[in-house]
Amino acid sequence: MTIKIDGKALADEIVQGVAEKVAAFKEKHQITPGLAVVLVGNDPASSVYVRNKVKRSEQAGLNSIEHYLPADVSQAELDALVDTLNKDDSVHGILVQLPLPAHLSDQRVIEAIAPAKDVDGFHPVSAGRLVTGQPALVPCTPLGCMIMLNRQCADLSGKHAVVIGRSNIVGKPMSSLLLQANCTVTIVHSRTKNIEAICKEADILVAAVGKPLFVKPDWVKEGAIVIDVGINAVEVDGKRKLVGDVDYEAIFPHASAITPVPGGVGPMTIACLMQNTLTAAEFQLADAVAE
Ligand SMILES: NC(=O)C1=CN([C@@H]2O[C@H](COP(=O)(O)OP(=O)(O)OC[C@H]3O[C@@H](n4cnc5c(N)ncnc54)[C@H](OP(=O)(O)O)[C@@H]3O)[C@@H](O)[C@H]2O)C=CC1
Ligand SMILES: Nc1nc(=O)c2c([nH]1)NC[C@@H]1CN(c3ccc(C(=O)N[C@@H](CCC(=O)O)C(=O)O)cc3)C=[N+]21
Repeated sequence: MTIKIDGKALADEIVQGVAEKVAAFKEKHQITPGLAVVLVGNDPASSVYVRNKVKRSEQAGLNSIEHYLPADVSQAELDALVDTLNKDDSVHGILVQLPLPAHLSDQRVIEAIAPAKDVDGFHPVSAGRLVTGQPALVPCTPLGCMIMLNRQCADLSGKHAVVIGRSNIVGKPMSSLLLQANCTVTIVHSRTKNIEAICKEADILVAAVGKPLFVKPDWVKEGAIVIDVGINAVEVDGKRKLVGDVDYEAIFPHASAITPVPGGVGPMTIACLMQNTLTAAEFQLADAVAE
């Protein structure tokens, strides 16, 4: 029997756990961890995402601060806001929704965020810490995928994991985490030859491509665990619908466990953002005490 991995239910559980720890943190330090979310422009998909974060922050007992900037904001104005948030002691985590409009630089903003407040884990300092195995703020999506995998599989050691995609946001950090869990990791991308054959070798297949129904049933080994990171909006019978990178219906009978879209990796990403905000607040407090 194939297991449908319920990301929504697991996210509920994680946020509940964060809420308990946040309550203890508040009690002990009289500080409420704060998450600042910056949204440039009014892309409807991003607005949904920001709304979900606000809702989850409330459940977790975190302070959520939203900054909405117009689509034509200058780089200097955005830099100035990030600088203010870096210096604001009530803000423990900063997330600038990406991608930014074309006239702004994603990389410049990522590097402007103080590493201690980098709850996305996208700063080069965070990325470096992750690959070198030091305590780090780990990107939320790969972190959520690992929590699901650990639940599904008692020992990941020696498993062959194939990650489709090599972005700094998903594919690369995902590969680092799988390697740390003693998997044998293969990363495939747009220049890979024989991608189907490589995917078919996978005990664990993680798809982070951004192409609807990219992974076909005959690419999946019987009994593999399939994690679908993709979130693609498509029109079906004139209606907007979210689909992953994996042909879920067709692959379901071949997998031992599989994540749906929606209700899989997406909710786990937000739950991990809550967890990272608490972790960042704890790190910042420990550093302040050490100074
Ligand atoms: N569930 C969640 O919480 C989140 C979901 N997402 C979703 O995950 C997906 C991936 O996101 P992200 O990593 O940011 O996307 P990117 O576009 O940055 O990266 C996509 C990767 O897929 C590879 N790729 C593209 N086409 C092919 C192909 N034909 N064959 C093999 N590989 C290919 C690219 O290869 P190359 O490097 O060679 O170009 C690239 O490495 C998207 O659908 C996004 O919406 C993203 C973040 C969070
Ligand atoms: N700085 C930054 N950090 C990010 O982590 C980041 C980002 N920018 N830009 C966009 C992507 C995408 N992303 C999603 C997270 C959760 C859902 C999510 O909760 N999805 C729900 C459905 C939501 C809906 O109904 O639209 C689900 O899959 O069930 C979706 C997408 C985070 N990203």
